[in-house]
Amino acid sequence: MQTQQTAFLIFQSQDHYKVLLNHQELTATISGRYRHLAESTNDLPVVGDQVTGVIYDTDYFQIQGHHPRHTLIQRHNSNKQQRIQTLAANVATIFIVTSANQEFSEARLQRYLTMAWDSGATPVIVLSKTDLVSHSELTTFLDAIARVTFDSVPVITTDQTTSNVVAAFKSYLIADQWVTFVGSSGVGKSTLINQLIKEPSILTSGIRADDDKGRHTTTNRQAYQTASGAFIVDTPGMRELGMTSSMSKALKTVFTDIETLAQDCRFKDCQHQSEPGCAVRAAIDAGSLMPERLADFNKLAIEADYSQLSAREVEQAKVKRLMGSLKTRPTKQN
Ligand SMILES: Nc1nc2c(ncn2[C@@H]2O[C@H](COP(=O)(O)OP(=O)(O)OP(=O)(O)O)[C@@H](O)[C@H]2O)c(=O)[nH]1
Ligand SMILES: [Zn+2]
Repeated sequence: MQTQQTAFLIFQSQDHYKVLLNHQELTATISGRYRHLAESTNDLPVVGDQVTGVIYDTDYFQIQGHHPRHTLIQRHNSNKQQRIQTLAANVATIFIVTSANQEFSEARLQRYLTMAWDSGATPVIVLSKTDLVSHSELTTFLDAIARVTFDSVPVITTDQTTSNVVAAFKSYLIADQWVTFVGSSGVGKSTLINQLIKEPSILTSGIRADDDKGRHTTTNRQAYQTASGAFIVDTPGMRELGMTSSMSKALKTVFTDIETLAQDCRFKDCQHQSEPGCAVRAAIDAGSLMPERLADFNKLAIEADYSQLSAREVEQAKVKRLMGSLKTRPTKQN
């Protein structure tokens, strides 16, 4: 009998898997027994998993299971049968990249923070392209971030001339630990990843002459290793995440001000609309809570709730909301 070994899953695309075992990249397959079990429980291995298995035919790895996961990044998948898609496991740190220009949006930050907390990973905000703004504009952005996060999320600023990006990220890039970058297109994720990985220039193929946008060379890689031995996961779909129905709890971490106030609402399931004894609305009336905070919160809460509905159900829920029969949040229709 062969001894079982533990490897890192570094690539997954449909039935194709690759693992890293003792610094060696091996093509991997899944044992029939494990597949049978995992398929029925939607628990197939994903990038970042520590998989157990055996080597066969000298340089193949047969995956027979995975270790318990510390974190799990999932996203909503509207057009697939499987509405929730698992993207990566065991990511310790999620770098939320937002650029210091028109792209910056508090609402977007709230959304990414919710996703990060929901996954179990720790968020770190990266304010990129700070070379494009003045010192006072930069201060405004940093103030906005501090306000949104209650000063509880670390911020790294980067600009084109940051000579030592590696030093700025060093404390998060720990050997065998996984990190990832999320954020809108063009905020500079690839540029940063390229500076952090051992072999640069794998991701961006430079600037396109016609539209001035960074373009990617087609690549099959999904995990990159830094010189310090950390893994950066960059799987398709990771860069643009969507709210899922499970995120309501994480939403309360992002909106702790509303959550704290809501504890004093008369009704436990208060939607902070027109219910009597609503402490959240009282705070707005008293001027101690900005109405935008509640609006932002409601927007994401509704998005999370809608995510579990089919396209038809979403339309029905919207009509109902308009008719006022469902004042705030949709409910699942079976
Ligand atoms: N001025 C300035 N430009 C930058 C900086 N970082 C990246 N850029 C430029 O911004 C453009 C987009 O950068 P990318 O790294 O490709 O952005 P991305 O987030 O990976 O975008 P997607 O791959 O579409 O998700 C490129 O033209 C970069 O050269 C920066 O710090 N300052
Ligand atoms: Zn209330």
